[in-house]
Amino acid sequence: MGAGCLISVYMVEFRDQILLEPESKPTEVYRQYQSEVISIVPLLSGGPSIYTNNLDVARQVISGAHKTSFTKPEYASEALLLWGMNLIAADGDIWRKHRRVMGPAFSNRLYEYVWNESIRTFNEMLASDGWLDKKSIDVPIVQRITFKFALFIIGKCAFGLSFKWSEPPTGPDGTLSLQEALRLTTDTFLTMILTPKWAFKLPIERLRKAKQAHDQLLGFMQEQVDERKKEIRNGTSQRDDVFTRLVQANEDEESKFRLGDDELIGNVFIMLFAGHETTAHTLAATLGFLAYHSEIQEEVYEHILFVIGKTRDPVWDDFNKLEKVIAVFFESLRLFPSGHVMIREAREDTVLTVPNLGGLEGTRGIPVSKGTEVVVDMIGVQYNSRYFDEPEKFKPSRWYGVPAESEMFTAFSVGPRACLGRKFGMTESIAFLTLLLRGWRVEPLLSGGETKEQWKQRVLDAELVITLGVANMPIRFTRRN
Ligand code: HEM
Repeated sequence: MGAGCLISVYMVEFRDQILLEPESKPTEVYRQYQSEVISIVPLLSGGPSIYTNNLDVARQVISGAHKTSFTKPEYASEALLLWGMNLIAADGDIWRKHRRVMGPAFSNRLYEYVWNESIRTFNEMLASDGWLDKKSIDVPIVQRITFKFALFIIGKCAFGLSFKWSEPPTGPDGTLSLQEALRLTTDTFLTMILTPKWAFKLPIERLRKAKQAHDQLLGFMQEQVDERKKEIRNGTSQRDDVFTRLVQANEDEESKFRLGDDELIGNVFIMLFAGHETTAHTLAATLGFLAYHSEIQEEVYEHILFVIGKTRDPVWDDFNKLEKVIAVFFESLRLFPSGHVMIREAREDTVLTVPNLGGLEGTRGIPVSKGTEVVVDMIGVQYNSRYFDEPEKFKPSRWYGVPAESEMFTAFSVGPRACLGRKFGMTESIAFLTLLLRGWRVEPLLSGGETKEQWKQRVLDAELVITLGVANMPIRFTRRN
């Protein structure tokens, strides 16, 4: 294995080119140059970055292992420190300390709680939004439902907040409800990170509101840490949310491994960033694919009836049996991997082992100098024909019989730094989809004289915000029987 050369591609803006041009296939650039590792050199400014759609290369850079030569770039981590150090921003020993406390919180007991809250929230949504007495409901932007649902579940099951689907955004005295504070905090996430501190003093309504929501929620969380500690120490804690479990796990640690209150809060807040948009986008994409592929939707419907029948609410024990619901969720996430890039930086001069050019068997080493950015292109990985036959096709059957936690499914990343919230996100999604698909047929909501094909092109197109998702998705829900 000798040191090899690296294909360099000169582009004005690489990510725009692969993601946003409707005609470009996600992995075209790798196919064109017959290489799964490419150096992208921006024409206008900045240094080269190495992009890869190969999982073996990905494993070398994202593992987070003790002796790894790669780390999260400082600029990316710093942006995530708004509420305190946390698992996503941390690296090395600090990451291990955070994972030690965070890991035990994500247990089966939590998932059962997430499952039950998802069922409760779904039923509350039907009752509050007037679905119960309608035969058909047109929803011009289905993301309005999926984002609210995902926010509710994070709010309830991660933060331990209790709120109602129909609650008004502000109280009589003008204070924000916790639900509204959480929504605003999520919506203004980037604003809070990118705006300099002094700008919040300016008379700009959007900034004032963002700050108000952030401060109100932070104040609430600080009170809650003390309350939870007291309950745990007195043995009176009855709560099941992640926040309580974190405080509990932290109390159980020897003092040298304990996290500070700000770190506990930082970890709860980071779940908003990591778990809200990602899950909501994937649910919207799943509904879009099922609306278009009505025959697959019918197959999944029959499967749901087979597993839980027509009347009873699904229980947590049903989760693993609902394998076709899991399969459509997996396949939609594969085609729209909402965590679409994982960025790392070489902390020293090193060598990456990469596949040979032109699809030839074997590997070669390429030198990577200190400071070089390496980007695991998750869209490229998920559309790589090395891993999937007909990668551009929506084919949920490729996942039939694959267990929910299998490493064969890689869109939650792989290795020790893979998504900690994978089962959390899947639990709420499978509960939501199971109830929705059992009760309602999902159809494209066509506009004017639009055909189903035109609808597909209009809405199943990628849109990139922080995470990757489909465009605003118009859906008609028609009651079954
Ligand atoms: C469809 C939904 C989701 C997708 C596609 C997703 C994807 C990912 C990916 C790709 C990573 C690795 C990022 C990197 O290494 O740079 C990650 C990490 C993480 N995710 Fe998720 N995620 C989802 C839902 C969630 C949820 C619901 C939560 C929390 C409740 C969550 C919490 C986390 C955390 C804490 C990490 C950092 C793990 C570590 O570094 O040790 N995620 N996620």
